[in-house]
Amino acid sequence: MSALAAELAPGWLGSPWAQLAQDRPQPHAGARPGAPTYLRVGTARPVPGVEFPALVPLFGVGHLSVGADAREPAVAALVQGLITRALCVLPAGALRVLAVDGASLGRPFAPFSPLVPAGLMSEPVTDSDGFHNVLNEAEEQVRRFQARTELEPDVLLVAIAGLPPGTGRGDVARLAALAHAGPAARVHLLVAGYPPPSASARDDVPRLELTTHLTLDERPGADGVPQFRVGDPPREVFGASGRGLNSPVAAEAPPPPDLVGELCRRLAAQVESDAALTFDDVVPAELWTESSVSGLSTVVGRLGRGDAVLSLDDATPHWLVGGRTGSGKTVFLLDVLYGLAARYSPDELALYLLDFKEGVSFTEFVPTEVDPTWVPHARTVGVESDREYGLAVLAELVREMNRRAAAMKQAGVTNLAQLREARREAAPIPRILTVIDEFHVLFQGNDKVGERAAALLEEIARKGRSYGVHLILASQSIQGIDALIGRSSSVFGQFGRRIALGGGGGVLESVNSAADDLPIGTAIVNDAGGVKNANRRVRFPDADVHTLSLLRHRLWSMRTPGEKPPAVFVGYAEQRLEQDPTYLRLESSPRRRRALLGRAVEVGLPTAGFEVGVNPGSHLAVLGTSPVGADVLRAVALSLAAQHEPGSAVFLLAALVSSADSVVDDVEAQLEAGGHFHEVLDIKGYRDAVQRLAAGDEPSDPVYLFAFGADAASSLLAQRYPDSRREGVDDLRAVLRDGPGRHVHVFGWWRGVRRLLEDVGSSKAEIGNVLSVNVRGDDLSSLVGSFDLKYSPRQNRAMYFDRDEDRRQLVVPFVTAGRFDDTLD
Ligand SMILES: Nc1ncnc2c1ncn2[C@@H]1O[C@H](COP(=O)(O)OP(=O)(O)OP(=O)(O)O)[C@@H](O)[C@H]1O
Repeated sequence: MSALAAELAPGWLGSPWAQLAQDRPQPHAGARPGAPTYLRVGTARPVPGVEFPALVPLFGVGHLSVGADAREPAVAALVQGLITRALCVLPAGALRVLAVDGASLGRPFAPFSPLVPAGLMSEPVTDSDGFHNVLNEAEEQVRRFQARTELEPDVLLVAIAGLPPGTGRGDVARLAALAHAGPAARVHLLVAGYPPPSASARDDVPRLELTTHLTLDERPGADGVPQFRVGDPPREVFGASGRGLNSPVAAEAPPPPDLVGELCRRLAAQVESDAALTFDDVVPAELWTESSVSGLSTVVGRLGRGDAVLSLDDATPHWLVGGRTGSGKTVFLLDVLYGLAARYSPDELALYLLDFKEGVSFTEFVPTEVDPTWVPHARTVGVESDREYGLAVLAELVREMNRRAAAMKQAGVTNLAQLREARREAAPIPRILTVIDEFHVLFQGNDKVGERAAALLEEIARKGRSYGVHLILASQSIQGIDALIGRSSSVFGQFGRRIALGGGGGVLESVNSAADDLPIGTAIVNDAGGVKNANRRVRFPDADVHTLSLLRHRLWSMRTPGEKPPAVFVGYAEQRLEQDPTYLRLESSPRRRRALLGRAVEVGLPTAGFEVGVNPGSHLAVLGTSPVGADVLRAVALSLAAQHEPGSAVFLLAALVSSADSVVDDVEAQLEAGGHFHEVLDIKGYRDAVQRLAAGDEPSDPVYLFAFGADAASSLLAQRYPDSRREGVDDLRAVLRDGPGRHVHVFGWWRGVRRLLEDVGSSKAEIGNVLSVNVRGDDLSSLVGSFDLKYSPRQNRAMYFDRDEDRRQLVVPFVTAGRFDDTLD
């Protein structure tokens, strides 16, 4: 019998510990995953003085259960012994242990703890929530196997040292189902304390199929060593009686802790070095082969020895990612995004990318001067975005969900898959993934923008899964996330999947410290809202610029010809009139004329401006000390000039302050070159022009009066004319009132609100358009009244007020080169 046992279970499978302790544990020896494997459970002693190893089959065959739980030392030793033998004989990393211990708080698993960070064993769970997660994970492996998405999985050993309190019938039924279906998918059970002692579960406790059952004798053998009875193994019998092995089996001592410790450390080290990861590992050889009908899935790196596959689907529609700065968050997001972009074509996946921090996160997706390629899935990319831009993107997503909802109703279908089927011939309906890096910035300030952002995010988080709209929110700021989780837990309730990189424990439960000292390149993935027992540790590769760029070129070359690049918003970029698509398309005699001011901070950066026509109020006041004020008047002048045949309008340029001189010269030169009527006025000329325009009959052609530094003429306008009782301001007010009807328009840059009010008095209501470059919201209230004016000036931004439509809009003003820093002057 001993000779047979040595053949069936050589070395670490069957030798006693005393013999093995001489060897250094050598992982990798012996068994093949999937093949039948026999393991020693103790020493059979049929009659005094006769003994041989007692072996039972486990991997490749079935399961093992023991009547008593691991509070019995012999049972604890058995659990430890079997795990140790299994770890030693299967290839390094080919075995993962899911540890459950409702009996002794995980003590039998303690010597194996070095396996946990390497992903080879889960942190032991002790309660029924944790147990459910374990069952979920084991069932998931069976499902993947049955769906043929994973044919050669790693061996999964569900090691239960005792069922947790509260284990109910449903749980036991799930265990029984796993016993039935597990072995084919390499899921094996080692269950101590089965059947469970609790009365409720004991009623018709199902038998575990394919299981060798051991019972612990009440009394030890004559030498005091506890003894087991071993039932018949699956599909085999020990003897004709069918009552199991006809011999008591003396329990083994536990494996020596040093041996176990060393084995586990070696395994962990070997697994991590075997699995050196590069970016190429997360990219499939063939691009764009997947369908996103039921969700998005990509390899982000490794989990133990296997691929770490993460999905955005009905079960985990949105992810919350945390990590301190420098923890590799950007790299992780690049792995995910490029991994997805490589698997799904732009018909299957569209990307909306938003970044609120100073940095380069998403520049890899957009064309630059050096590299004109882009990732064809990217629809909008915001780099160093404004919160208002973020809001606009969220609003756009909600609109898209509404469009999809309407389309579903119209097509009479109830889900995205059916809609895609029904609309096969029409434009594709890709899943939309929105990634917001440093999303907490959206909520800073506790103002209207933050409130609205929270409401929109909540709506997307709640309804997104039904319409194929997914969110990945990333943040480095634990406080930010904390505050939010506190404030709007309903939002984060939708984010069951938490991913924590180093220092990103804010996305996990507060008692879950797994992310506190994670090395770079690793992350905790937790699909149970961050609870302690659901941690999985994955490793992700570094994304080097060269490899990324090769992949981007490949993806770009596969795009549909003529496809537009993504709408890019770069927060710090200056905007030039000369590069504005709307400006470039202006016609010389349009039906309506528009004055262009800048680009609105909205999706697609639409050109901001207003109509210049006979409607009352068709004037503009630009406010603030910044010389950007002059630039904006320049943009208005040149955009209007582009909408006139030469000689069909008169441009009056009042150069009233020296800081605007160079801009006035430039405008003059361009009007000259374009053959437009124009005149440059000094301060007196300005007053005369105002007087003339107020008195004049209807001029045949439009007259545009530009006042560069209008406040400089305030005192002069306040004086009476030498030969009349009227003052200049009376005429200015008359022009504001009656001008538009006669095609006379005033575009003035006042450096302060007070001067403007002195100039225009009650005619302030006649100025329909106001652009504040660097005047605070409070100071504007006397001019624009009812608006919510919590606005403080920002570099490279201006706030436009359209008083007719009672609307305000944040814009990036058109400036001349190099003005960036001047906005706040
Ligand atoms: N898997 C990895 N293996 C090796 N190095 C990595 C890995 N992931 C990231 N790094 C390196 O770590 C550094 C920081 O990464 P990354 O820029 O992604 O951090 P971050 O969390 O986005 O930081 P920040 O928020 O400050 O931008 C980079 O130099 C990157 O190359």
